[in-house]
Amino acid sequence: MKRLQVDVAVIGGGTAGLGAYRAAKRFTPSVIMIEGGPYGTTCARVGCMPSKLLIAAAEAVHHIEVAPGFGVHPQGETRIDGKEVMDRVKRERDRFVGFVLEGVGEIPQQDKIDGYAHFIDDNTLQVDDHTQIQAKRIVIATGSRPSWPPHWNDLGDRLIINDDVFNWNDLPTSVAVFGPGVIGLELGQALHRLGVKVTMFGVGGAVGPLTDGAIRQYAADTLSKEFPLYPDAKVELMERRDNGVFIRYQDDQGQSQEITVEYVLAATGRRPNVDKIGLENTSLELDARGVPTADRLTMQTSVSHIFIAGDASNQLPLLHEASDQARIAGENAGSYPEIQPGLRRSAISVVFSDPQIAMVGSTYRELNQKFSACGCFEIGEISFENQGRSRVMLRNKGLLHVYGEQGTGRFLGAEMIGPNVEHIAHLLAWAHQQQMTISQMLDMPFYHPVIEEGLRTALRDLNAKLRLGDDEIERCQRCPGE
Ligand SMILES: Cc1cc2nc3c(=O)[nH]c(=O)nc-3n(C[C@H](O)[C@H](O)[C@H](O)COP(=O)(O)OP(=O)(O)OC[C@H]3O[C@@H](n4cnc5c(N)ncnc54)[C@H](O)[C@@H]3O)c2cc1C
Ligand SMILES: NC(=O)c1ccc[n+]([C@@H]2O[C@H](COP(=O)([O-])OP(=O)(O)OC[C@H]3O[C@@H](n4cnc5c(N)ncnc54)[C@H](O)[C@@H]3O)[C@@H](O)[C@H]2O)c1
Repeated sequence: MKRLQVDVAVIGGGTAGLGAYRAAKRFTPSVIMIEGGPYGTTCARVGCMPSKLLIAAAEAVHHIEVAPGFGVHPQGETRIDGKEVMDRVKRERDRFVGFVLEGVGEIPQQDKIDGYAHFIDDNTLQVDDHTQIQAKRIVIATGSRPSWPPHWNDLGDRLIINDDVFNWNDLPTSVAVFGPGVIGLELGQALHRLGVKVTMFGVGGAVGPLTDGAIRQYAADTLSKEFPLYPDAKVELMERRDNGVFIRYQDDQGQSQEITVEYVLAATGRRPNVDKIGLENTSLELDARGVPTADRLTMQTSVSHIFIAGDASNQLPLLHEASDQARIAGENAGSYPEIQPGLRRSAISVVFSDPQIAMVGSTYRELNQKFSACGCFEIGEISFENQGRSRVMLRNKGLLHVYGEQGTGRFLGAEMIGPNVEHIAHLLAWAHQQQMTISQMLDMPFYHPVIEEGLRTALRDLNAKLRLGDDEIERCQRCPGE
């Protein structure tokens, strides 16, 4: 057994682990990073990047399909070569992974330990059966993994997760996607557009991360026009057969339907990788899901020298959040016992479906819980169906809600589905972080004709409801973009 003594040990070599390692190194040379799986990060290998590559291929098909709406008629049948599609996805994915591996290669060999770490006590980590590490400070950055109901394991190799999709050499003929959350919507719609027969099943009516009923309903209606989507499915039977997976379910009309699919994609959520790292041997305080509680500004847990970052913290499982949390956790582990609160930005999340779905700041659910008794918040709305630039581009589908506080007139948050709303979400997130009022946002420049003019309409609507602006919103005469 090799024995090491270090100032800082970082468990996990993904986005958060690498970030925490680099941040801690600025304070002490005695930092090691322990990685049990392959380097390359979840984001680059099986997450953000390959999913966007698959979506990009799907968009190429979609552009051809909508071209006749402009009077442009591509000749002949569109042929989708699944092998070429997957080849490009994997080639480009490998390029992104390559950049990460280059960075990992620059880390001194003695700072990297291969193997899975678990706690022996608050200061001791055991890596597989080969190394024991005494660490003055520890950062947990172990990421997350997909989770699904255990009985689905009976489906054997017909049950797949996102990692499997990005290893395909060709596209399958049919997939049942369980979970119309972020991963399910992104992968399911992309596969559908690439010619795979997709049927999507959810529970309880959830669609993406949306909590605003009107936006969620709009999303469900719009997406279910494109492919069979049952947000509140009643699946009666799912079993493995010789030729795939047989599923019997009730459709929206309560009629029994039967399908046989090649694969079942489990996109039913992810769980933090904190259940197999010996937390029971520590004095860490855990929340109801077994995740160490941590201060969101310092990423410090209840044990003052242990920090947590990235998906493992279960705070907001997104890439930019993992980087921010890593910097904070790494710096504080490096400088301990000096602890500084770090910058946590306004919440922003984007689902790369089409139309895109995005959320900014406080969610409708959070605001409703906080303000429902006093009715102190208002909703401004715009439908993108008649919005000028969106119609020009034949992308006029969507609904945006912006939330503002009565009295202060402050912008609180937004939920939306609409054309390229990733950009509107960024504008709104910047405004949210600057704690702007709706009036201040309306003082900002808006070009013409752009989709953001729709946002201006929603902000005016909100300002009027907050009794801070004109009741009547002047539309078409002044600016046809709205
Ligand atoms: C399909 C998909 C698409 C996504 N798309 C987006 C997107 O578009 N935008 C966005 O912001 N986010 C996206 N995400 C989320 C984003 O990928 C994650 O939030 C981010 O990768 C989390 O980084 P992390 O460092 O916490 O975890 P990881 O990168 O998973 O790193 C954790 C590392 O810890 C290692 N490890 C685990 N346990 C141990 C142990 N006991 N000992 C040693 N090592 C261990 C693992 O092997 C792993 O390498 C997506 C995720 C998925 C799955
Ligand atoms: N664009 C992005 O930023 C992006 C993309 C992909 C993933 N991610 C991150 O990864 C995380 C995990 O994504 P995810 O899609 O796995 O989780 P999710 O929580 O977003 O969605 C899971 C969905 O599965 C449903 N579900 C649960 N059990 C089910 C069952 N038995 N049958 C049918 N449906 C069921 C849930 O109701 C929910 O709608 C996200 O929260 C997000 O933070 C981000």
